[in-house]
Amino acid sequence: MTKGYLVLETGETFTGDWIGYESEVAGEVVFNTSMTGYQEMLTDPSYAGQILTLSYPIIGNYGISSYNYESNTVQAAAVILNDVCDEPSHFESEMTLSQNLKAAAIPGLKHVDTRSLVSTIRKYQTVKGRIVLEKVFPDYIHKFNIPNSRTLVEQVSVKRPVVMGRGNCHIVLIDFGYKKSIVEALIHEHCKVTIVPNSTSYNEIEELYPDGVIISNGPGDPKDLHAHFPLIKHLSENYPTLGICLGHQLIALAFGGRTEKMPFGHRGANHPVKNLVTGKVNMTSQNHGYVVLADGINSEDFQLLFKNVNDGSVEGMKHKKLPITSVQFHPEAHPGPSDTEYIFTDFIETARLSGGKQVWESVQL
Ligand SMILES: NC(=O)CC[C@H](N)C(=O)O
Repeated sequence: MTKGYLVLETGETFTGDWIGYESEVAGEVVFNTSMTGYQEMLTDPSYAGQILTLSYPIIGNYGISSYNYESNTVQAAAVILNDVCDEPSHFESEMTLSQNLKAAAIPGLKHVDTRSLVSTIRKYQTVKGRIVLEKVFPDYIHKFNIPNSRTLVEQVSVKRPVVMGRGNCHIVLIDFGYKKSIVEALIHEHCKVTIVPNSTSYNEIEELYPDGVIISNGPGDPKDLHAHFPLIKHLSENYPTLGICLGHQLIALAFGGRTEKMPFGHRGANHPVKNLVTGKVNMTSQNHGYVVLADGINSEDFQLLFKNVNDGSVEGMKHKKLPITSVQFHPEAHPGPSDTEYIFTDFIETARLSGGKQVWESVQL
C-alpha cells in the first residue's frame, strides 16, 4: 500500500494509505459527520475545492450506485477516511468507493486517525491542507494556492440551459453548482425545471416565463460572487424566489446583508433547526462554511424564519412583503432527513398561485 500524508498549514501531519488517483492536491480540510450518504457528499458541487473528511469510521459499505450521484462526478478535491470497505454489499452497487475515486481522478487517504483530525480542525477552526505522497516536505508545503470561488462556481455550473421534467409549474434554477436532488424534488412535485447558467441575464430569464426562481447551492465564499447580486435582487423582487444554502447567502448579500466564515461549518445530517413561525424543530441536512449574520439582515425587508438550535445561527429568512424564502440547510436532503421537504411544496404552491411575474404583479395591485 502506498503511504500518503495530509499536511496541514498548522504544522500537523496525518499519515494514511493512498486510495483513488495518485495526485497531490491542496484545499480547505472540512469534515462531515453523516453516517451514510458518502456518495451524495462527494458528488455535491458545494464541496468543490475542499478536502472532505468523513468522520464516520467505516465508509463504502454499500458501494456506489448510479442513483446516488448529486452531479456527474466526484466534486470534492480529495477525501480523508478511516476505514474503507472494498467489498460493498447492496443490490444497486456498481463499483467500490475506491474504484469510483480512481475513475473520477480524485485522490484520497484511508486509515487516517479521523477522530484526531476532526479535533484538530475544530481546534484551529479553519484549516487548509495538502495531501502528498512523499514524507520529505519541501519549504512550500504550508503555502496553498486554492482556487477562488468564482473559478469553483465556473467549474461546476452548467454552460447552457438544461430543461428537465414536465408539469404545470415552471421553475428556473439559477445554477451556482446545483445538486440533482433539488431538481428531483421539483420534478416530484410536477414541475418543469430549466437550469440556467448563473451568467444568464434578467431578460433571458424573463423570456422563459418562470413561475418561480430558485438560487442554487454552490461552492466557495458568497461574497466573491458580488457580480451576481444585482441579478439576484432583481429576480427576487419580481418572481417567487427560493434560495438554498449558497442561494440563501447570496439573497441576504444582494439585499444588503452580511455573511462571515464559520469556525468549522455545519456539515452533517442531524442539524436541528427551529422554525420561528411554527416553533417546530426539524432535523436537517447541512453543508456550509459561511453563514448569514442575524444583525446584518435588513429587518425592514426580512424576518428570520429559521434558527440553528445548537449555535443560534441564522438558518433561513423570509421577506416581509414579497414571496422570497431562503434556507441555509438542504430541504432536498440527500444525504439526510427529509423533514423540511415542505419548503419545496410551499414554494411551488406560491409559484403556481402567482403564475409568475405577470400574475404576481396583478395580485400585488
Ligand atoms: N452547500 C452550499 O451551498 C454551501 C454554500 C457556501 N459555499 C458555504 O460553504 O457556506
